[in-house]
Amino acid sequence: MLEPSDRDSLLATCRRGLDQARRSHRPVLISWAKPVSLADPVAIWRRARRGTPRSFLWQSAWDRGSVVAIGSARDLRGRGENRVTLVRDGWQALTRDLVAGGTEVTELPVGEGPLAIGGFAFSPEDASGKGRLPDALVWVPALQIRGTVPDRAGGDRPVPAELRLNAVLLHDSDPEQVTDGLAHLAGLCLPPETAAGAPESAYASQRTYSRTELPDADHWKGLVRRATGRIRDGAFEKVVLARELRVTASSPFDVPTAVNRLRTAYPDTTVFAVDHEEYTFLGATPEYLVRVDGRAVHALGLAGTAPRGLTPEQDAALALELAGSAKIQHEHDVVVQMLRDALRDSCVDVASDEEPSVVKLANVQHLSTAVRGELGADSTAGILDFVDRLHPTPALGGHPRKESLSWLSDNEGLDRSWYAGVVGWADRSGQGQFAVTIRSALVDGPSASLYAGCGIVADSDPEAEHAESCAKLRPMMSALGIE
Ligand SMILES: C=C(O[C@@H]1C=C(C(=O)O)C=C[C@H]1O)C(=O)O
Repeated sequence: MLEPSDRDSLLATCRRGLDQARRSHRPVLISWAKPVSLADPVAIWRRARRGTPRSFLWQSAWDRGSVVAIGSARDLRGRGENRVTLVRDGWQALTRDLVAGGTEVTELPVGEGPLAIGGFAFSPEDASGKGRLPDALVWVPALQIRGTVPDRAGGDRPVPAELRLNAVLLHDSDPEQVTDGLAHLAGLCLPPETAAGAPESAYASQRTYSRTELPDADHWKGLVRRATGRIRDGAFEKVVLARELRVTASSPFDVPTAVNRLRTAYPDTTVFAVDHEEYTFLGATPEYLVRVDGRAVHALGLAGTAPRGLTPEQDAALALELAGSAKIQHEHDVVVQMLRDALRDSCVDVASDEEPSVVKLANVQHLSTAVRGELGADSTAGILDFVDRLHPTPALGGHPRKESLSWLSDNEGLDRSWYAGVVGWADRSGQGQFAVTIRSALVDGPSASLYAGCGIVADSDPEAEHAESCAKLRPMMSALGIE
């Protein structure tokens, strides 16, 4: 609940917003902040998401930052090829005359003030008109709570966080009504629950499932063969071929429980969930597309996969093989080179690790190369400009981009929807984080679409690629309780 003095301060901010909207004849974004303590972002999200068709959860592996967002103050629209720049323009226009109130918290990880959160489907054509998630869904949340992810070793001691309430005031808005609506949302979230998560639902063990592979295994392996043939013909160098596992269960999936399982089993990944009407898109990704922190721009080349070994010796041997394979090195280099080139447009001092490192997750290990740059002195590029330029990288699409994507749209036969897209957030100064949405699923009540893809190069082996895709499906399968 908000204290009476908080309510007065919020109301005063709304009134200032109204005055400004009347003077400027434009919608005005108000954003009011208050320090709070945060025990567990997932526990808050689990409770508050029930009251709204739109919510967002983010727990970053990269800086331990968390975001919980409930409701929408305003949607930022974008469709088609220019969806990212349309969203960026809408966001810039909306924040130009921001009216701020309350007390902001300055010691948060990267980012400040109200956020634009959400994501983009893999391709602008993919999701449009198919009745699932739109090709761009980015919004300014009515309520956001940002903090660091509490340290489990510290016994879930609450950490400092910022509660922020956002609204758009029009010339005829009623500030009392806006204040009441926001205070109600704050009541759904405060005081934060201290429990690390509600108990898991008991029905999971009694659930039955039917599964469909899209396409079936033989057909998919045939597609791998077809892709390697085209690559040998010189049509392109690499393509990332994906497949879908569609599962229908006898009862609805428990999404917050899935999120809790993901963050426990995959602690080095960024866990995200987007609720939009009846859909939830969630996942635990090891890959960021881009992060902007002050003037520093970070991108990640993550491509090249090996299984985990059953013993430490076998695991180390597989890692060595991964790092020493010329085929995988090529698959990886294509990604790193593209990232470096794309950053050079607006950054100086673009650099990357000399040698890729091996990143180990519970299910697979990957080759990883971090790429960094510093925004040039006169660059005005922000995170959404980098999203626009970088997505999709050859880690999710292919190389060269045009030829590989065109082959994919003719051959893959999949609605990737938000799989292999991006999810994240931007602040108004252009800082933020966007993750690549792999190891993810789209859930609609008792139905779930799980996705996995593999980078295919000239000498890829269909059997090995299929096995790799199975390993990549595992995190979401166990999180959703599909065994
Ligand atoms: C496409 C996926 O993963 C991508 C493909 C990889 C590969 O081919 O080695 C590795 C990491 C990711 O960039 C996926 O998990 O679905």
